[in-house]
Amino acid sequence: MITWNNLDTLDSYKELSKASRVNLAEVMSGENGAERVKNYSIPMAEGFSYNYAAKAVDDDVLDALVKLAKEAQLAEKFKALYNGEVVNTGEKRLVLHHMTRGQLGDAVNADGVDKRAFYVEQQNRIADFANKVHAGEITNAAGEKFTTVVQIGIGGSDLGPRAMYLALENWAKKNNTFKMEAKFISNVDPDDAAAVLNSIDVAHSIFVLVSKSGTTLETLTNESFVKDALKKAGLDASKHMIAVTSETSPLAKSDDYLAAFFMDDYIGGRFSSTSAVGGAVLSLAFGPEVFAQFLEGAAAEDKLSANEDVLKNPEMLDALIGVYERNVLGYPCTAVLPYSQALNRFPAHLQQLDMESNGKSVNRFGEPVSYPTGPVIFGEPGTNGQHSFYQLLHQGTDIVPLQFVGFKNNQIGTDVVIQDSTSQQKLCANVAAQIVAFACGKSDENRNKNFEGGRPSSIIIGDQVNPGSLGALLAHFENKIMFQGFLWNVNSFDQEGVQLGKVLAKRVLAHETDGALKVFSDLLNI
Ligand SMILES: O=P(O)(O)OC[C@H]1O[C@](O)(CO)[C@@H](O)[C@@H]1O
Repeated sequence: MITWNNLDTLDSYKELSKASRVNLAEVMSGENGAERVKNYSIPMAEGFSYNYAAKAVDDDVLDALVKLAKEAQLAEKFKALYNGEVVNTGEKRLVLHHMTRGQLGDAVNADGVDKRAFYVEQQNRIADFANKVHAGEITNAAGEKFTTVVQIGIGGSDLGPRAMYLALENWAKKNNTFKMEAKFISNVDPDDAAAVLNSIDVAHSIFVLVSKSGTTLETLTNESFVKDALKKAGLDASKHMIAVTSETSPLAKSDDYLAAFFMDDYIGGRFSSTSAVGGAVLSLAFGPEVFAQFLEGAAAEDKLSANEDVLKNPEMLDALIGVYERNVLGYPCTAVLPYSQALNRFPAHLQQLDMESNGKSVNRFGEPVSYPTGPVIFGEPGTNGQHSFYQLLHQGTDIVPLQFVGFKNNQIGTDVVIQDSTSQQKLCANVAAQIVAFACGKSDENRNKNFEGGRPSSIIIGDQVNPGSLGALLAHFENKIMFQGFLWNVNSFDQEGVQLGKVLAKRVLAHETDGALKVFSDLLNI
């Protein structure tokens, strides 16, 4: 029997709050630190490991976290979710994104269909379509091959697929699976669409309109913007566009598209990278086999997330440590710092994934909670971030927990030895150095040069960013965020907080404004 209780009502949470604080600088120094790095590590899928040696936890804190996981029924709640319970209470929906990449539990029937079969069917339809485009069986009106794919979408219909595309672009080129260049139009700023359109040959481009709801202002505006450009180029837009949407959306049955592929209401936009939303652009860009490998990596990590043993479940432990940092230690932010240029836009995707999911002030029953929930998430790839905001991370007045991601190998393989080390070695040396610098600090009589240390971090270490590892990494963060939502007792799968601004913007455009809204409208010349 599952019970959904607020975090602060749980006995194990009260016990956790009383656990003695760990002196991170002390425990990470010398031989003790070396032992921690060896022991505080959990294997993940695709050759990754999650290392939490530099987090401010010890065996007592970990014991308390294990008890918290049990009392909060994290494993049972995940099981209920993947077995098709209505976990998205706000919208009264199932939450099935795991099913786009595997079947973790029971078959789930909804809307009269087996949902796993539905997602696989969409993947197969996309694969077939992509193969025909690559083979020149689906072409433009002149019978010429499409060379570029342009995704039009915003939020979850943009950030995840864009981050995944960028992560695999160089890998695919190196591994001869690069089929088509992809571009993305998201912002309603006309300069976004115009710049993309100026950079491509529209006659050889296929546009993927992605909108789960089929009603998003920015996306529909950009669709019209693109159609206008196609018309001006003398092209039939319906021969250049496909749609990815839910079967119930206004786009689903339109003749405006060459083909339509479907997700459904049980896949949240920000959790849709492994559905048709990511599937269409990634299969067109890299081929369906690459997309399938990406799904396999995610499915393998999902399996680990289902493990009841917290110390063998990287996502559950990561979530628990995050809640300890947020609610007991009182840290307001978390930075995600991938030491990989391929993961350039991964933090941007995680910003939506995490903050749109857990940025809530009421629990899943709509009652206010009296404790902090989701932290502010931000990040940049290393080493670039080091030369930007790391000053605050090292010496600022707030402690910001850090999530590093590092890889032993790069993607392209070109590297040069300069002053006895390769660039890849320099990259990896920096991430190792940062972890220890943050944790241990360095005392200096000059206070300006003093580093307190005690700044916690974890690192996920992998071999290389490739389709499988990228899938596993994505699933890690999706599942961590889900477990944190369970702990905070919030509904991580709705996003009512984005509605008010949309309603007011519509009023501005309809000139139905007064007060401050009217003055701002005038100032902005609307
Ligand atoms: O895919 P859609 O329905 O166009 O929505 C796009 C995005 O807009 C949001 O609803 C936020 O406004 C996100 O949750 C979603 O990912």
